[in-house]
Amino acid sequence: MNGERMIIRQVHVTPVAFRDPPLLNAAGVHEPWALRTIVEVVTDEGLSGLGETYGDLHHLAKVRDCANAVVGLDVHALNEMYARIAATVGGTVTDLHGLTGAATKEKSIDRVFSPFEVACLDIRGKAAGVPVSDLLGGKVRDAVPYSAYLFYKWAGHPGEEPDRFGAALDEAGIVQQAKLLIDEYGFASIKLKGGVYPPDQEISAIRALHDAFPGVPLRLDPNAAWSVATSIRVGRELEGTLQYLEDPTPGIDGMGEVAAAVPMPLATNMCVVTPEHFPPAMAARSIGVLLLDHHYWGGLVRSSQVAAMCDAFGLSMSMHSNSHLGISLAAMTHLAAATPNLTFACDTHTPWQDGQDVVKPGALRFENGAVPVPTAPGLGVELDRDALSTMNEQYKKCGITARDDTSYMQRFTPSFTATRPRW
Ligand SMILES: O=C([O-])C(=O)C[C@H](O)[C@@H](O)C(=O)[O-]
Ligand SMILES: [Mg+2]
Repeated sequence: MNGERMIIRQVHVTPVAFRDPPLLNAAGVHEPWALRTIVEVVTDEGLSGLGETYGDLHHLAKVRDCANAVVGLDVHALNEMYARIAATVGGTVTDLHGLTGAATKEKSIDRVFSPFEVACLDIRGKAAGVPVSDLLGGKVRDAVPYSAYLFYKWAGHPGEEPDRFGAALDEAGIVQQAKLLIDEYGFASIKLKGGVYPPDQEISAIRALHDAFPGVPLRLDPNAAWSVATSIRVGRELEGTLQYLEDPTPGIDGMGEVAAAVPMPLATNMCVVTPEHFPPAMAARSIGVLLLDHHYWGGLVRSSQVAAMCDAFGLSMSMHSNSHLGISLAAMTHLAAATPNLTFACDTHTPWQDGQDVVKPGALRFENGAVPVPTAPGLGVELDRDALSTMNEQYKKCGITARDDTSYMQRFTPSFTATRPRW
């Protein structure tokens, strides 16, 4: 195949749904089904590559439009692909849950481009006989550490049997959940999703985790549920317990005020989510840690460029996650492995998917809280077509077309509002 073009002949776009537990956050609560879109790019040589992205209907429609726009391109022509996708995407798409920051036109393009780019890198890795991490500069670590991602949660979805994780509605429940995830996965860092209960309850939960897991790095992420004053108070009270505090308050300026007054670095996946946010955030000294996410930073190569920007500005790095499947986990692992300055354990929702996947088992596993970087060519994962078709049927039947944690919460607590800041 050396020197030959690899022309995209077909793109298959398949929305899928999988069971998701009732995880609580500042926006509300996760619905019983999480949505994703699986993108499979097929070349004239018969090679195929995989990408995974959000499943919300507005986004899915744009991905479908762009699938037609990329047919005929060479899998190396990513600049041309980006231009075609930019021309096709049209208006901005906003997340209903608002947990990944402001939507901009550029971010919408990056979000749509990402699964196509990942699929092309998968193909290029397969054609060259090398893993995707080699295409990103080569791995600097053999396994990528992830953190135990704790959520306050109900025992089960209303009207259903409790799930195997059980309830976590107070600090004892949170510590028990941490033990379960650490026993099963071996995680060596812990993140608590906050913004659910009044801040003093979440301070108590962090202190309980600190006592139960001495020396284990902890993070708290209330998704901008607190005012500047509350964030400063909480940050000061948690001195000595947190590795970083993630998105305590909305906006670049608010984060800058908090950052100047608390002892720990602030991290974000909300106030710096597209390149145009970098200059004002650096001027306001809003953050010390950027959570990379190739799903909205425009794929793996553009994410590497963001990492270089973080290096230049002296920012540390971690990685953000939404509910996802194995194609995303593989892509995240290759990217993190090939990003030298991504030194904090990454977020993943994998435990909450509890074995459901569209990729065949075996290629991805957790060892001591870390995923060994796949060494097979490309992403190193193989599509399970039966699972894909089952999950596509689930998508058609589940009745959900866009993630909306707030409306789901309001079914059970009509007075709930997702106002940020709330406290
Ligand atoms: O770090 C974050 O902000 C997230 O992971 C956002 C997610 O949407 C998370 O809050 C969730 O799944 O509820
Ligand atoms: Mg966050």
